[in-house]
Amino acid sequence: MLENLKEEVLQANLELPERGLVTYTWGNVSGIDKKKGLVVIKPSGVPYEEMTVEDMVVVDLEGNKVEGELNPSSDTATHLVLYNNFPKIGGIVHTHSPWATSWAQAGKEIPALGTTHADYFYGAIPCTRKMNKEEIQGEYEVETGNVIVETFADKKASYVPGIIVNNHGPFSWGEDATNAVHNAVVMEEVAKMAYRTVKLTPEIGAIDQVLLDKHFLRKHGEDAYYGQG
Ligand SMILES: O=C(CO)[C@@H](O)[C@H](O)COP(=O)(O)O
Repeated sequence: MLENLKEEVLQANLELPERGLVTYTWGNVSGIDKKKGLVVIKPSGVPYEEMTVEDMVVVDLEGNKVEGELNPSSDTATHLVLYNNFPKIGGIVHTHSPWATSWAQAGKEIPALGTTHADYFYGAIPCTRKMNKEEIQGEYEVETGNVIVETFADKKASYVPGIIVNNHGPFSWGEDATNAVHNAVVMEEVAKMAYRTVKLTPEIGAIDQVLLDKHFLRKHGEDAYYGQG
């Protein structure tokens, strides 16, 4: 069942260390079969160099394991909150990539400072608020998803296919697992560029709206919307 999706999700997970986005077993990628309402996700704690397609875990949208011998990623509940709230998303990535995670630890959004950013993210990549004690001590991974959804309440989640979770790290998404990894790689690159740009010119302002529009909308069009509803 879902053999093609399992292979795509495996390759997407293997691309994370290839692109320098993860160390050890950090990070995870999932993909969804919307017709079946099933999600394929990386197994928890398995070294990428040992990972095989048979290791992929299948869960339903309530988090029940449907297929697979291993435990699903520890972040599975966060992925499921996003799939349940952003129905157009086809794939999700979570990493601790160092540049994006540095902005997350600082609690600062990644500003849109150039056309590289504008080609993929229609504005700043937001940072969630800090989670409170009850959220942290409660169903932490579910609450992590909830603060992401809360942050996008007034934004279009595909116009900005990613976010950084305060004190934690980046989540990105896309039309499928492969596209989600592409957006994760670009987020890490623009996080690095933004840090250096701000160091060079602390007073730098965001990219002009006309240039942001030109680059994002020529690539994605007005209907690029994975958001809620
Ligand atoms: O965010 C975290 C831990 O803070 C995760 O990224 C883990 O580092 C990876 O966990 P598994 O996917 O292997 O369960």
